[in-house]
Amino acid sequence: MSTAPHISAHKLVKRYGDSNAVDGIDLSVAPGEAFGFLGPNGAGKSTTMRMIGCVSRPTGGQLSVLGMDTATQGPAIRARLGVVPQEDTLDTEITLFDNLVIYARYFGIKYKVAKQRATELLEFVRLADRAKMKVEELSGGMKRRLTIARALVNEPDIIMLDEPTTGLDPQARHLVWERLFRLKQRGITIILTTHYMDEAEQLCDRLVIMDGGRIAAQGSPRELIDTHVTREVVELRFEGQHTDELSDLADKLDGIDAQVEALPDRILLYAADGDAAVAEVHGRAIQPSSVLARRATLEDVFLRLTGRSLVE
Ligand SMILES: Nc1ncnc2c1ncn2[C@@H]1O[C@H](COP(=O)(O)OP(=O)(O)OP(=O)(O)O)[C@@H](O)[C@H]1O
Repeated sequence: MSTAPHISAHKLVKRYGDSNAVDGIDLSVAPGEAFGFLGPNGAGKSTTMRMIGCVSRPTGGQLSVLGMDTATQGPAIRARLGVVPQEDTLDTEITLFDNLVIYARYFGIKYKVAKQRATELLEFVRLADRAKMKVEELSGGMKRRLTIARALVNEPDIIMLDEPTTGLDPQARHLVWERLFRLKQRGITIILTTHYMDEAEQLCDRLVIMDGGRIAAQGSPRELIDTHVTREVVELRFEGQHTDELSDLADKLDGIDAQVEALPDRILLYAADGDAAVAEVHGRAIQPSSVLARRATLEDVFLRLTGRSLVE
């Protein structure tokens, strides 16, 4: 397999009116990689995806997909992409099977081949037993899986998913993740946007954290955590304390051997040695009502980088 990047962006910009939705980003996605865009609403994730999908033209910079320039080779690129949009765009009044066959026909795939692929793909997304049902009878999770099947009808080199599990219940999310793991094993390049840090941690080999159109950090989930926070985080809660009292308390912890972050409902300590940090807290005559040590997540990375929570 070629090692040339499947996606390469250099100083990529998308401007709307007076502001840059995407503000000069650089990134590179290798073949077979699962690559994520993590960030809060309005960070520029979907805008970046639309440019990669050749449905929105960059205002500035370079963007190549599968070695082709998105500015001049959009149709050839789109033929080799599978797209799972944020909103389901399935035809709800026809069967699951017909949805796939009709979509395959848009790509000029012969009817016989289209039917065979539809059968295989319904099997792959675990919907074979519902092939003859109308889409309107499906749950949200099943529709998502069908949309993933639809994105695969043209046997794409890259599958792009915009918030693949937003709005799904935990069980439905796990079923989607499990199918995406299987795709990953098959070697397809996956790019996805999400504002769920657990989704990014589960699925992505590498990711960028976006904020305000820029890349705040990039790396594997583990690298991001190791670089920007400590592996362990201690959460201190104080019953009955208000936000401003918590920030006063956080000020009193100045100088302890930990990075201290005051949130509206708790104080976080990022420390190499959590127990020692808690001892220092007690040493300053501060008594939290609860102390919880937990593993650091990408949410913590985002918080450290931006001072804000991913989920507003
Ligand atoms: N067609 C458009 N016209 C004008 N502004 C736009 C357009 N599309 C996006 N924007 C703006 O660009 C910024 C980035 O939006 P984008 O949808 O890329 O963010 P996102 O990270 O995908 O967020 P979300 O999680 O809400 O999808 C936002 O401020 C948004 O309002």
